[in-house]
Amino acid sequence: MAPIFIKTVLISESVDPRCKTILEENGIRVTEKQNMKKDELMAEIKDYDGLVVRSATKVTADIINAANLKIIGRAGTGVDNVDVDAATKKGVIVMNTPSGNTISAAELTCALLMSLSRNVPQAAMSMKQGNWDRKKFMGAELYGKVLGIVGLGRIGKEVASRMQSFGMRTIGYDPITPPEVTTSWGVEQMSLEQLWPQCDYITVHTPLMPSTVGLLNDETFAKCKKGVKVVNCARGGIIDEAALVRALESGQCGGAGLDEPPKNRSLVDHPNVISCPHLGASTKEAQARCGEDIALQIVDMVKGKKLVGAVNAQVLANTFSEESQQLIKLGEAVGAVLQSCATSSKKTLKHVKITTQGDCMKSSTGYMTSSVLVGLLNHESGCCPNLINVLSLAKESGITVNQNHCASDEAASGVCKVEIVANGSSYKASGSVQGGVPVLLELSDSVFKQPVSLTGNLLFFKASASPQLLSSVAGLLATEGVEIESYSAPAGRTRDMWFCVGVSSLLRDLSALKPLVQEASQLTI
Ligand SMILES: NC(=O)C1=CN([C@@H]2O[C@H](COP(=O)(O)OP(=O)(O)OC[C@H]3O[C@@H](n4cnc5c(N)ncnc54)[C@H](O)[C@@H]3O)[C@@H](O)[C@H]2O)C=CC1
Ligand SMILES: O=C(O)C(=O)COP(=O)(O)O
Repeated sequence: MAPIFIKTVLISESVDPRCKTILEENGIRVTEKQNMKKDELMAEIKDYDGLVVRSATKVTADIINAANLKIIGRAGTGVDNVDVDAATKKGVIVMNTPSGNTISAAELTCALLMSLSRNVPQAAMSMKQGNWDRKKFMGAELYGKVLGIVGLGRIGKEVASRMQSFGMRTIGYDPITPPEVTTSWGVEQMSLEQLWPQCDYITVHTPLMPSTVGLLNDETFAKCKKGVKVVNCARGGIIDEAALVRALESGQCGGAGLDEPPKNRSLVDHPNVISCPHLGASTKEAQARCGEDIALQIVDMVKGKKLVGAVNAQVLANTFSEESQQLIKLGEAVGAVLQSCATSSKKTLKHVKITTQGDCMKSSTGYMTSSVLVGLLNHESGCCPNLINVLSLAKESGITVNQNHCASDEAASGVCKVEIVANGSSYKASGSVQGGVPVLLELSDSVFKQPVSLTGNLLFFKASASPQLLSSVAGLLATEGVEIESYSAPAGRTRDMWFCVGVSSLLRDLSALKPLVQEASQLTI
């Protein structure tokens, strides 16, 4: 992966001290500042490459856009407090530590299920008030009861195995985890329609997203057994609060355990509700893991070792080898050459087609597409493309992108072919990596006799081959104080061929070449 430089990190919440220590041991300056208001954070964030948060910091689009962050690290699981779309658009990596607090969140869920079955918090409170009320707190065994688990990911799985040890039957639903996988952990999957009426207890373990908002609502509560008890240690909103109040009042819901502060205060005050101030991950062990994990993941990424936990940068996953870095440079350089050819005549890019060839390019198609687009869009005003945001930037600019891979082993080292259409004109280029160096093999049907090394100052021009061409161009460049350092001519002698010269510096004004050539472009790679 191309190096990502992180020199400064702001930790805006209470994160385990190991996080700061690990980052500092690896040469990153760390500032810890908690409880900042939005305005304070917006002012402060400007100075940092990285931000580490838990769930309290709302990393909104305006905070992201006020900063020059390269990474937002979430020492925890849910990233719903981060505007991931805005971060992606800005090319900022969002990273979480998805398994650091799994056990703690699962244990709290089990604690709430047990508390709901035996009224432990209410009974303890009553004792503190000097009462001895055994009748009021009559409970029910968990043994033999049915637990419905909605969301069978990491936490759902851990809850299942723990509650099975109490003799509960565990059923569940998850649109992604396959039923045969959950069967192997003793969870029978079924549709939600089948699940609701069977459950004595329901616990939700999904992320908060449009499809999970209000999963439990008036309609679904009505499908449940009367007196069903529900637990939400995921996010507020998955159980619709107003519907929960109504279900508690009617007795349709027999009790709720909530680990998110309800917006509706009457839920906190309700005698059958046990609410916690978001304690799922608040254990020494979970915090130690999450703090350490996020720091180590950032350090590994900065050192170009591996990328773990990135939620919006899958494209970077295969970019850690020396070979992939060379291919990324190739893609960016080919894109930049085409961009300079097309924009020399002020053309607007409309279509891009990228074809990778050869077995060694097979796993690189994703990042090759993005790196070509980075090269193509790099000079667009107001646009800072990188591998993370470039696809969305291209989409926003109305550019259609096609990518495909063709297994042909015509070129053992792999070839990247790119065709762009700008204002109806088409430009094509193909390149490959030779001896560790990105080279251009072909530009719009001109196949270079010697591949053009894609580095330094390059001047491309389209002209008809003639014995005087090079000397005339050299003479003109010399009058501008520019020396020719290399020369690549196309094979064949048809009209309108592309030539390339490596030059000591770029021409101040390309139009100086006008008398000699039909088109010209120049760039520094
Ligand atoms: N209370 C706390 O302190 C903590 C809360 N959490 C919350 O718990 C959530 C789950 O965490 P993990 O289990 O680690 O995540 P996970 O990603 O391992 O599992 C989530 C599961 O939900 C499933 N899912 C998605 N949409 C669904 C739908 N419409 N219906 C049913 N299932 C659906 C996914 O397929 C996935 O298997 C997190 O998103 C976070 O919000 C996580 C850690 C601590
Ligand atoms: O990891 C999660 O998703 C959590 O909800 C934990 O949040 P916290 O780190 O305790 O603010």
